Parts: sequence; structure tokens; C-alpha cells
Amino acid sequence: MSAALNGLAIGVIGAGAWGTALAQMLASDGRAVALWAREPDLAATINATRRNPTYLPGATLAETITATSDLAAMAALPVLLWVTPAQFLGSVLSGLPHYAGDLVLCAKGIEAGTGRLMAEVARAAAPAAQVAVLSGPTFAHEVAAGLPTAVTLACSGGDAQWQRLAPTIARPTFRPYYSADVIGAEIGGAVKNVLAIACGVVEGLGLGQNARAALISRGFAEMQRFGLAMGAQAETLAGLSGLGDLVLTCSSSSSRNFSLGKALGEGQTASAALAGRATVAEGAYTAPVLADLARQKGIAMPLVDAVVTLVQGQAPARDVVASLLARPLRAERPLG
Ligand SMILES: NC(=O)C1=CN([C@@H]2O[C@H](COP(=O)(O)OP(=O)(O)OC[C@H]3O[C@@H](n4cnc5c(N)ncnc54)[C@H](O)[C@@H]3O)[C@@H](O)[C@H]2O)C=CC1
Ligand SMILES: O=C(CO)COP(=O)(O)O
Repeated sequence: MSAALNGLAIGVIGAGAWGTALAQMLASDGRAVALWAREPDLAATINATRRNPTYLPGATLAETITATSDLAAMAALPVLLWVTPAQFLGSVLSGLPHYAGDLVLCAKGIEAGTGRLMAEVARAAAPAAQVAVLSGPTFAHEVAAGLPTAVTLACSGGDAQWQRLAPTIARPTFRPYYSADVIGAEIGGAVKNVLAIACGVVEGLGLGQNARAALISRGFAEMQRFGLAMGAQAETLAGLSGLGDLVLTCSSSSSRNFSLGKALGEGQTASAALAGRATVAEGAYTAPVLADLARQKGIAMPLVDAVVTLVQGQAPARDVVASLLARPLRAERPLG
């Protein structure tokens, strides 16, 4: 299989919904793309049937996508989009410790146990790699279908890396926007997943559109407080990878995080709602570590704390909402 990858410009690591959709987008103009699947049988199925029935059913994949489960073979590619879920970035990347190409991180989350953002995890596992972050409002099935999509591409290597990556990643309906703010791009994606669970709860409890808009707005205030304290730039948080993705994910049951929250709001227990999911709702894993980081920094994130209470099954959704509404009245200032 590795011979088939020789000379390719780009590969995607992780054949979940998002990795598969990114591979399909990259192959949309006939370019060859390598797609690494952790599951060997899934790689074989993709090559034989041009389908990923496990994670992206419905899409017919381009002939120029070559799937493989040989991780070492991917090391030869100069650009890798890394799309394993956040909690598995370190373990999978440790299989390519000497990778020295462009490593474009696409997972949205914070590592549980360490509190590390994705770029920090990546630099520890593959110190020679040049890290970038691709993040924004991007439902996988829409990208796979070729619908117009815009993302933030935050490059730790600044303009020189952007000049390399933009032509490799951009396609007529997929527009990356340049940023040098890696931390800001990471934080937007990680925090919005947690807030999307809260928005799903609002939907599940039937609390209405006013409540959802209030939650998006007050949730954005929490994202700003946390992001600025972590060194993010305000304009990144207000852009595609922050507010843009927050609005998308908080508005649709296409979001796995939103649908998890909806199930909780409808009365399912957290363990039942999380059990048996083949797909990942990153916010459930990020919420506790995000709440810990915020506490350590003295940052108030009441909505994030409420999501932790819910995903840890400590109280039913109605009680959690009641205690949020009973909080003392205060000034609206997001940063106050
Ligand atoms: N699905 C979407 O629309 C989007 C997802 N993302 C992000 O992309 C990342 C990946 O999500 P999806 O592709 O949607 O995943 P998915 O939920 O479709 O699939 C789960 C993935 O986890 C992998 N996996 C399971 N156990 C593993 C282990 N022990 N070690 C390594 N990998 C393991 C599976 O092989 C599979 O690739 C997440 O951080 C998600 O937030 C970002 C933008 C859009
Ligand atoms: O990140 C996403 C859209 O930008 C996908 O959100 P979910 O993981 O909640 O489905």
C-alpha cells in the first residue's frame, strides 16, 4: 500500500466523518489523497466500495482517495490533516514521532488529564512538525457534498506556512482564511462543543428560541473570557472558528454535541445518552477539563460548569437550568 502513496501531496489521518469529508473535499478536483483509517477493515471497505458506511454513510467517495491503515506510510506525505478525536491525538501521533511536515490539526477539544490544547499535544508528540489548526463551522456531511464552507487556518509558521498550505487545502467551495492565532482557533472549537451540549438541553427541554439565543450570547462571553485569558485574540474568537462555529453547532441537531444535550434535556441519563455512540461528542470530554482550567484561572464559566454537572450525571437538566436562572443579576459585560 505504501508504494501507492508515493508522491502524494496530502494525507488525512482519521477516517471518521470529518476526516472522510475532508478527504472527499480535497479530492473534489481530481487530486490524489491518502486517507488513514484506524480500522483496517474500514480502509478495505473504502477502497473496495468508495463508501464509509460506519462514519459517513451516504457519501460516494472519489476514486482518487486511497485508504490505508498503515500509519508509517503516511509519514512520507508533506502535509497531513490530523483528524483523530482530541483525546486520541497524542496516542496516534506518537506513532509518527519524527514527522517533520505540515501537521494541520482538525480535532476540537482539550486533552483530559493534562489540560493541553491540541497544538501543545502535537508539539510534544512530534516536535519537528510544523503545526497549523483548521477550524470553523463545518458539518462533515455538507463539506462532503461540496456545499460552500469557510474555515480559519491558523498557521504557527506564519505567512510562509500559509503560502504552502492555502493552495494545497483550498478548493472552489472550501475557503480557508489565514490567521496566525493558533490558540484562538483551538479554543473556539473546543469551547463551542461544550456550549452546543447546553443548547441541545434547551431544545430538549422545550425552553424556546429566546433561551437559545441568550445561551449563545452568554456562552460567547464565556468563550471570550477564557480565550483572552489563554492568550487568544478577540478577532479570532469573533471569527469563523469561534462565534461562527458556535452559532452553527448551537442551531442544529446535525451536531453530535447538540443532539447529546437534547437527549439529556429530554430526560435521558448521561450514561445512557453517551453509551453505545460510535461517533464522538467532544464536548462531553472537554467540559470537565475546561471547567478545571477556568477555575484555576479564576474565570467564571457557569454554562460550562452546568454542562459538567449534566454529563457527569450529577443533576437532572431541569434542576441545572433552575439554578442557572437563580444566579444573581449582574452587568452584561462579557469580560467583567
Ligand atoms: N463530524 C464533523 O462534522 C466535524 C468534526 N470535527 C472534529 O473532528 C474530530 C473527529 O471527529 P469525527 O471525524 O466526526 O469522528 P467520528 O465521530 O465520525 O468518528 C470517530 C473517530 O474516532 C476514531 N477512534 C475511535 N477510537 C479511537 C482510538 N482509541 N484511537 C484513535 N481513534 C479512535 C475512529 O476511528 C473514528 O475515526 C473531532 O474532534 C470533531 O470535533 C470537526 C469539524 C466537523
Ligand atoms: O464541529 C462541528 C461543526 O463545525 C461538528 O459538530 P459536532 O461534533 O457537534 O457534530
